[in-house]
Amino acid sequence: MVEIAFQAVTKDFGATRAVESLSFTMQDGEFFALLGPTGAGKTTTLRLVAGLERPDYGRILIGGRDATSLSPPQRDVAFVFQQYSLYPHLTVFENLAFPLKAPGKRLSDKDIKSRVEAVAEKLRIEHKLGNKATRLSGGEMQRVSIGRALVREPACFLMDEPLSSLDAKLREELRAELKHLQVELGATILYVTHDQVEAMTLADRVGVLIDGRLHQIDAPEVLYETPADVAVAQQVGHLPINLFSTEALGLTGSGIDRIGIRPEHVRIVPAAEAGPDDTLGDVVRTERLGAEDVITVSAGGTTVYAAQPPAPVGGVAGRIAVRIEPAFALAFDRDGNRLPVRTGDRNAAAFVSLVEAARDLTQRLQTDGPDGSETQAEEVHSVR
Ligand SMILES: Nc1ncnc2c1ncn2[C@@H]1O[C@H](COP(=O)(O)OP(=O)(O)OP(=O)(O)O)[C@@H](O)[C@H]1O
Repeated sequence: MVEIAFQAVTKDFGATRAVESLSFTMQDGEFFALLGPTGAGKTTTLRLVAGLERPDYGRILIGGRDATSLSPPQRDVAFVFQQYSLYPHLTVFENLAFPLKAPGKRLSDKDIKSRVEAVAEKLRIEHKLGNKATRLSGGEMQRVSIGRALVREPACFLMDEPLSSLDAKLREELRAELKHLQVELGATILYVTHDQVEAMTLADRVGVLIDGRLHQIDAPEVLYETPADVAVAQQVGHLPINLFSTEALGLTGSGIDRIGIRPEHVRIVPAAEAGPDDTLGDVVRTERLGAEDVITVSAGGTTVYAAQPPAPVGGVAGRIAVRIEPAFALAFDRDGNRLPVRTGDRNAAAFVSLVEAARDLTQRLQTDGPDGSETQAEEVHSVR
């Protein structure tokens, strides 16, 4: 396995800039996920590493060697696609053996057999080796696709949303197996996904790619707790973050343009137990997502999302109080960049102003605006 380095890589398709000045290094043995919305440039980045696209500017180094002008076979990387690309007329064994029979591989039949069997065992498809590829379930087909990459023992794996065509349960199962395999093999994997759960659970580090630009590269927990900007805050987290505009609330002077509060940092308490900093509101909807309830609340003319452990009977409903935990609030400036305010950094003036802004926010939510109209907080949610 090897290290892969991007040095100021830019790729245009006509007038479209697919990726812009990408610079990052994947360590040997690292699971690196590129997370981003559709059209962000994720597949283009993979294709650039594979040699299926050439950059307009910049260089790509594979194992310290400039690979920018190497052909795909010279790069020794293996691609796993979203749609399993198996040969339907061949058996599972033949599909797995296929990459080993390429000219230049020169492996004996015995070596091919032992490699195929070892990979099939790792992927738990050894009992399917004699089956035709078409007579497999979706999960098994994707296992064979991954197996075809594994048998080659490449320098690095490139995976383009390999689990997205599977149903939720299978996806979860194969996700855990893939992580286990990667650790066992010490494989270097560049993994592309728009699914933040996949990125956050699989990767050692995640690069958030939006509109062709890398906004942040960090370990999953760092991305979650200290996103570089609003766009990253919106990409990570399994529920959309609450974003409130301070200007709309008339909270000027703090330098904070928006306050971000994750739904799990908003608590719902019975209206009768409302404290002085709490906001009264009405439950619009409760969704049970297995381990938690997501509660949509209308409070003071805006919508607030809260997540909490499921209520024992039925859902939360009616008049309630919203309690925002200011210590977990994120502050963003006019350009959307997160202000360097750390939770727990209690002496910093910026933290104090953040807490005050968040407190003011909750108070404002309780009252009408200065002109008698209801206060409007900016809503930047994509409601599920
Ligand atoms: N061959 C091409 N010709 C023209 N434009 C292209 C080509 N390939 C990609 N693009 C454009 O480049 C941008 C990035 O595309 P890319 O496929 O890399 O995004 P993505 O993040 O992988 O998206 P998705 O998640 O939808 O697959 C898009 O605007 C896309 O339309």
